[in-house]
Amino acid sequence: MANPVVALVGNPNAGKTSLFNALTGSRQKVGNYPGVTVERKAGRLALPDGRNAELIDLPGTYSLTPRSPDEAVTRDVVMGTLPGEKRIDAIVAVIDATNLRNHLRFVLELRRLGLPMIVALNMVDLAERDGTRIDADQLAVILGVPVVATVAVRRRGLETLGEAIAATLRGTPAAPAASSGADIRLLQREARVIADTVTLAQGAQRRWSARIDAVALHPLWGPLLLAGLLFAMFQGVFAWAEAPMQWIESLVMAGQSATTAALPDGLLRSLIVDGVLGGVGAVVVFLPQILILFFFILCLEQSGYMVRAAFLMDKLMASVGLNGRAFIPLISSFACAIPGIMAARTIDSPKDRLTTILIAPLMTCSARLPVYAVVIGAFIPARQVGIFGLQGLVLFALYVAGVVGALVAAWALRHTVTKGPSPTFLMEMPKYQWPAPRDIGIGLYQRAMAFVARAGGIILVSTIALWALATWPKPPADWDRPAIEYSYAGRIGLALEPLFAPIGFNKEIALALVPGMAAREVAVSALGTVYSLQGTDADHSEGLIEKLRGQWELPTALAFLAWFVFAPQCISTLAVTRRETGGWAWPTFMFTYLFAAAYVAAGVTYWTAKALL
Ligand SMILES: Nc1nc2c(ncn2[C@@H]2O[C@H](COP(=O)(O)OP(=O)(O)OP(=O)(O)O)[C@@H](O)[C@H]2O)c(=O)[nH]1
Ligand SMILES: [Mg+2]
Repeated sequence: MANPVVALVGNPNAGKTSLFNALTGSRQKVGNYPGVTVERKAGRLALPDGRNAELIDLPGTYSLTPRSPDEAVTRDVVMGTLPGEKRIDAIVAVIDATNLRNHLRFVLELRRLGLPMIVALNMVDLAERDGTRIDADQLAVILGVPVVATVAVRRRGLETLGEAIAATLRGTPAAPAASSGADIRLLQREARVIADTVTLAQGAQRRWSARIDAVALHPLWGPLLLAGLLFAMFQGVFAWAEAPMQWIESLVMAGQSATTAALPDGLLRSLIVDGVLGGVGAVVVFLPQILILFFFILCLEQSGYMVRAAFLMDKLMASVGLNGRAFIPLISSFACAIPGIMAARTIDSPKDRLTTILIAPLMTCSARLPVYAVVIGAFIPARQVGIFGLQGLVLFALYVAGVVGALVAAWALRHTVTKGPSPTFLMEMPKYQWPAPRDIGIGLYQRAMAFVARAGGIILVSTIALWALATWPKPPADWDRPAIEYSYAGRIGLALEPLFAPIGFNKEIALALVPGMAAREVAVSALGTVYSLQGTDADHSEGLIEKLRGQWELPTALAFLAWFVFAPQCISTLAVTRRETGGWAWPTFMFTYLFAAAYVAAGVTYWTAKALL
């Protein structure tokens, strides 16, 4: 017999995914804001009686009447209306003990489905900290279903919950509740009465949250604090990463020298030294910076500050026709546009959602960090400007340029292709919390692994392909320029040069942009390979940064940065846009408008810089 299916259902941010991870040993993403989970995820749950069940984690929703695409997933799974999906055998309704009134309303709605149900009264630690006491037994009596107090993040109550699930699965399903078509207001009133009945002591209502919010949401201090936090983030990326980056770089260069010494001059040596180490090494160097960036983003997500930031941004977002809800997918896009575009599923209005998807690639993703960092490292002096480092300032400016570009694009889109009314900001403020070191650790580990997998996968493959293109065919004996110019790659670069020369790009850049289509960092590894092949054997004493310094003019470097603020080169982003919008029309549109914007921005930057310098 197939394993029974149990679904975790509840309001957003109740701790469903935390429970899911604790019960199944998975590492799905958790975050202290509504709308973290946007897809159905399944895992194996070992029950205390030795049987197994399939546990399903679902996007949070306030009711079974979905308002956005992610909530529809939950409705479909719970109601069993999804074709090909197994019907669920039991529901674990996860509720936040500090927010009983609101969360119970959904439990009452779920109860009407007549499915076997267990209530996980989660976050009792926070309720206790506030001084709130809840009578779980009485709640069980009133609801007529088992209620288990849990603390997902400390694994408290999990055994009891497992036993309750096992017992419920053994028992006969309860008869469906009488009526259908619940009146929301009636349920709300009932939930309030129940909540008040089982609450033995009412705690001081999150006094701390209110105090912090007085500053964080203050019309003047709030935006200042946000700007300060973001600013610190970019300073940190440069200031803290320097030492570990140097270790990685010297490791790569030592590898190049050792290989050069150990292998005879030939193809294999060139492949390893120029292709693999020169190319992949050029990207791997940026791992520390990427991890520092993620550390900040994870802390913002876990602490509960992210939604405050969204709230602060709401006015600005509204002025370009977006609502503040879009801010969270956009912030996620700082990590990578792909989860950002998927997070747009939490936006209810289709036009808003589409606009958010279309501008998400303008938020500076972490794949662009290596590109920015290498050029900044080469051309922007590591000087202090007052208390700030100039390099961090320039990086900050590039991120701001991306955000401004996104806002302008949103405004333009909302007045043309995605015209329509935009709804107001409606989002629950999560509780403030110290980020759990474990969650941050897992988050960073997963990012590091993903980055290394990319380096060893798509980046390695495209680097080797480029190395091959740049190595063959071999030039004739009387060829007096660098051999690479005779190769296929050299000819491609030469052919593309006329297209990019007007914006100040040389043929090496034009060439690097081609494999850079696969993923943005590949542009860096491609430059690494191209310049490594152009150099002599003795050159391995200098990294890509020094090489660029000798080869590019400042206006070209600045134009290259401007290009990457907009550059659409990322096949995966286009692919996920196709999936989320259901066709090739929007990804094509996205590619075209981003390419045009990148071209214009690079050109304007180049000619302005040339005129000024
Ligand atoms: N103190 C405490 N924090 C918890 C508990 N359970 C979850 N959290 C925290 O609450 C936040 C939300 O947890 P998630 O598991 O992402 O919530 P979710 O219900 O999956 O949220 P969505 O996917 O957005 O619907 C995270 O920051 C967790 O660390 C708990 O029992 N106690
Ligand atoms: Mg979740």
